[in-house]
Amino acid sequence: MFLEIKDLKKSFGTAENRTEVLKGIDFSVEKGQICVLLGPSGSGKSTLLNIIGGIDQADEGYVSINGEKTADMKEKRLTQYRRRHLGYVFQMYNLIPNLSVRENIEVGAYLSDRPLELDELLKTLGLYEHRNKLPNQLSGGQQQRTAIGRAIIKNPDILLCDEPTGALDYKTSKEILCLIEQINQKYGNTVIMVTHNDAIKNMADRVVKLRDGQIRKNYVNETKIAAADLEW
Ligand SMILES: Nc1ncnc2c1ncn2[C@@H]1O[C@H](COP(=O)(O)OP(=O)(O)OP(=O)(O)O)[C@@H](O)[C@H]1O
Repeated sequence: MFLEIKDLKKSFGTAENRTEVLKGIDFSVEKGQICVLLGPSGSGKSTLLNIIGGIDQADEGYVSINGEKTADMKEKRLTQYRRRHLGYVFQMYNLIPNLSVRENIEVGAYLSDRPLELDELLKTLGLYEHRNKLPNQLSGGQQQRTAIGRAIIKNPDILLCDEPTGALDYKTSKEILCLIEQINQKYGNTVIMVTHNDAIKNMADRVVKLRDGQIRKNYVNETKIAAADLEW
């Protein structure tokens, strides 16, 4: 299995303020699949994503990528892992305001020794004609496309998306989901997408539902549909 998460536990705080946020999470994702992670606010989705992303550490259990446990990686190897193998897309786009679309995406390319070709990616993203604009000259959807470009240009094995459509309207959300699907099909990156939106599970290969730090559902979606056909 490409990405394996085994008996993952995580608490925050100490003594009487201690909260167990992840209470033993187990699931796996195959290479090139889209996994949608659902759950109510506070169920532990972002904490789980941060541990997969090597930003935070589990108290118990492990995350393993291609048979290598992230907890066993030394600091240098972990930095390499984050840089080469992971792309991160957030709800807020976090673009650099005084850099153009092209330059914001190029920032991601410097982190890789096998970046994608920039002009071709700009065209895939539908941003080629906007490439010289600054973020404040773009719509929310265009800003999120730029953020996806920055994450994807290094051609990461895994694209982690934390509420990528959280700040967008219906039509733009669907465009962004279509783009994530297109990128997954074109470049073969495994996608882990956290969302509150239950409808998005229908475009996933695997669906994982969390509640109170535990897995409530974990199944292969046999009736996957195209992002363009999602409705909510
Ligand atoms: N660094 C931290 N220190 C203390 N508590 C934290 C920390 N990070 C998260 N928590 C707590 O862990 C719980 C789960 O948070 P998390 O952000 O993982 O949930 P979530 O499912 O992503 O929620 P949301 O959908 O609202 O983003 C929450 O109760 C939160 O307050």
